[in-house]
Amino acid sequence: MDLLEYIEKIPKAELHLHIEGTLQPELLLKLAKRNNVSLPYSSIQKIKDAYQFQNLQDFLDIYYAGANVLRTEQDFFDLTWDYLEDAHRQHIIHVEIFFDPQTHTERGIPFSVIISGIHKAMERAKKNLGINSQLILSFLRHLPEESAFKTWEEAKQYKHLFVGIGLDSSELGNPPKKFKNIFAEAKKDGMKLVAHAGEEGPASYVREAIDVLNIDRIDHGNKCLDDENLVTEIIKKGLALTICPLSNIVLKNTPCMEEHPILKMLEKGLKVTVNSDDPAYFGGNLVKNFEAMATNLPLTKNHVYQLTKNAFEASFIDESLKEQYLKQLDEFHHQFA
Ligand code: HPA
Ligand SMILES: [Zn+2]
Repeated sequence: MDLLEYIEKIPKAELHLHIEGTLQPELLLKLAKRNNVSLPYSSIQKIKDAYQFQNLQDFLDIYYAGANVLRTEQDFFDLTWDYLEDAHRQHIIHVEIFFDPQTHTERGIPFSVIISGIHKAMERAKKNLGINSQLILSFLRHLPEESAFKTWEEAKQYKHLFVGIGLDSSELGNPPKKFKNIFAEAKKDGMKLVAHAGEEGPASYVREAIDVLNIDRIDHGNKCLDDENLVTEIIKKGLALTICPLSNIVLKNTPCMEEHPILKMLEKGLKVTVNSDDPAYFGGNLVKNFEAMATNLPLTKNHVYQLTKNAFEASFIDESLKEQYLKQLDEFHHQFA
């Protein structure tokens, strides 16, 4: 089995995936029509042409505009189901999905509509495709902490449907400490904690997410490399990082894939994983991320195995299921390495 086939077929976990970022241009147009929402684009090509970003904010502006076509439970179901079908084609067997409720509740969409549509698709994927999935409720960091508290008050009645909370959106100027109280509150409510940190923001934001928010896993975290002591601490604590290679290139946080530090991070002993972030906007799904690494970096099957193993180990799955998945992964590797 060659490297590309190994990449495609290895049983995978994805830990950093925004469901709103899986909205493919085809579904965007379909939902705009279905809900009578006018779009500034008349064709799939025009949409794709608009996906040129200089930084995170450029992307976020288009991502929130796209999310405006999501109105009904069926829309959220279709969005999630589309992703889960693609995940199945990629041999993803476990995924932890971010959703941004404030992006929708701020437009008047009830929380119940969002969560029901997404959850029904996840249930169907479990039954029909054998995909295990969990939800992480992500707060928008450009909004005040009070808005996160208001959202949490409403979300709590559904807390059996998610495993943790996260923090995303515009990083610069919105440091982790802004959300200290809501993270402490969610922890008391039994949530796992993750936060985007060190994507565009400095290494000090990564440190703050660890020390002030007490996160269980770091989303992105690339900028930790600017602080050797921080790298040592992250390794010592065994905190995993969800790295998103294509996202880093498209948002210009890394100049090109040949210069992506992911393998260097792995060699240093950081527990790094590979993820697609917003696959509809950043040029491809999880398999495409691995393929881009295979084309531009000295990637081996052993690297792919280690990165995948890290993802299962860093996942929030129950220990017994985790062991089962790790065994499945080991069997695959021993057979096809
Ligand atoms: O990559 C991201 N970074 C920050 N916020 C986001 N919201 C969706 N994707 C992202
Ligand atoms: Zn992200």
